[in-house]
Amino acid sequence: MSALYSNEKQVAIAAVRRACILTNSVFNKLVKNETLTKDDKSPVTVGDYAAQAVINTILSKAFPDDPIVGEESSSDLRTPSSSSLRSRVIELANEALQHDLAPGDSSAWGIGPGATQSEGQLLETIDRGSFAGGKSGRMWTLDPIDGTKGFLRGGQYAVCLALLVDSRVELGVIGCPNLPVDPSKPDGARGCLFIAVRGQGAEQLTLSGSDPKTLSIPAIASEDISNSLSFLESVEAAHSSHGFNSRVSDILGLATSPVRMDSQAKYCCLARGEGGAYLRMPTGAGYREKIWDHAPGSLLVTEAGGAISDSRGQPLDFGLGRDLGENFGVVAAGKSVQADVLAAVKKAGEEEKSKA
Ligand SMILES: Nc1ncnc2c1ncn2[C@@H]1O[C@H](COP(=O)(O)O)[C@@H](OP(=O)(O)O)[C@H]1O
Ligand SMILES: [Mg+2]
Ligand SMILES: [Mg+2]
Ligand SMILES: [Mg+2]
Repeated sequence: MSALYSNEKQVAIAAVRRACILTNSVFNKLVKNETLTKDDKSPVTVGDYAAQAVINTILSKAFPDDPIVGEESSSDLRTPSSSSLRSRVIELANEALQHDLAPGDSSAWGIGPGATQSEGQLLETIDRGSFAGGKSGRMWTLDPIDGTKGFLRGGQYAVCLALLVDSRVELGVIGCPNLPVDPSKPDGARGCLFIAVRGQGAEQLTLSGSDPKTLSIPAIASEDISNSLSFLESVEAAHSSHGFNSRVSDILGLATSPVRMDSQAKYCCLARGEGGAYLRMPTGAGYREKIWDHAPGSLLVTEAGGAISDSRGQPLDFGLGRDLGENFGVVAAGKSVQADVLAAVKKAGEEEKSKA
C-alpha cells in the first residue's frame, strides 16, 4: 500500500519545482514595469501571477474537486493599463507548463507541447485561488512567491504549497531557489526543496530532486540557550517587530544577533537546524497573518521535531478562513526550547504593557 498522500506529494513537488524554474528565470529577466503595487501597498510581479497560474493549472488537472486558497487574484491584471503585464504572465505560464522536466512529465497534466492555454483560461485559473478557506474538507493553500520583496532584492523567497484537511496541514512543499543547499557553504550550490507529510517526517532535496536529507532540529538544553540559540526573523521591519525580538533576545541572554531572511525560508532553515527559533510578532494593530504564509512552514517545523504556536502558546488555527484570525504572532522553535522562548516572549509582552 502506498503511503498516505503520496499522490498529492508527487503532484505538489512537480508543481512547486516547475514554478521555481519559472520564478528563477523571471528574476534574471525582470524589467521595471513587470511589478504592480497591490491595494495593501505590497508588490506583486509577473512571477507571482505566472507561478500561481502554473501551480493552479496542475492542481486543477490532478485534483479537480479540491479548492485552492491562493494569495493572488487576476483583478489587477485584467485592467486595460495592465495589458503588457498580462501578456507577459500568459507567456511565462504557458512556457513553464510546456517545459518537459522529465519524460512524460508535462503530458501527465494533459498540457503537452502546443497545447497553450488561452489568456481567459489562465486568468480564470489564477482565480481558482479565491476559495474562502474554512474548517472542513480538503483544500490547498498557495503562496506563489512568498517574500516578494526578497525576490525583488535577489534575496530569499519561497514557492509555498500546502494541503489542508479539516483545517490541519497534512502536506507542505516549499521551494527555495536562492537558498544554499548546505548551510555550512553559504557560497555553494543554491536551490532547495523542502517536503513534509504529517506523521512521515520532513526532508530536504535539491531543487532538481537529488541529495535527500531527513531534517531534525537538534535539541538545545535550557542552560545552553544563551550560547546556542539565535533568532530567525523577517528582513522587513513592517512584517515583524525587530524591537520586540531584540528585547526577547536580551531576556534570554542570547550571545548571537538574529539572522534576517525573507519568506518561509526561515521555517526551512529552522527545520534543518539553523538558528533555533523563528519569532514573528505583530508590528501594529490590524494585520492578520495569512494561512499561505505559515501552513507548509509550520508542518515542516513540527515534522522536524519542532513546536509552533502563537505568542500565547495556542496552536495556529488554519480553519478560520484565508487568515489566521486575531494576530498574536508566531513562535516556532525546537521542542526542547520553545517553552523557554515563549516564556521570554510573555515577559517582554508584559514589560511592553506596563510601559504603555
Ligand atoms: N504588516 C504585516 N505583518 C506581517 N506580515 C505581513 C505584513 N504585511 C505583509 N505581510 C506578509 O509578509 C510576508 C513576507 O514575510 P517575510 O517578512 O517573512 O518575508 C508577505 O508575503 P508575500 O511576500 O508573499 O506577499 C505578506 O503576506
Ligand atoms: Mg504578496
Ligand atoms: Mg507570503
Ligand atoms: Mg506571495
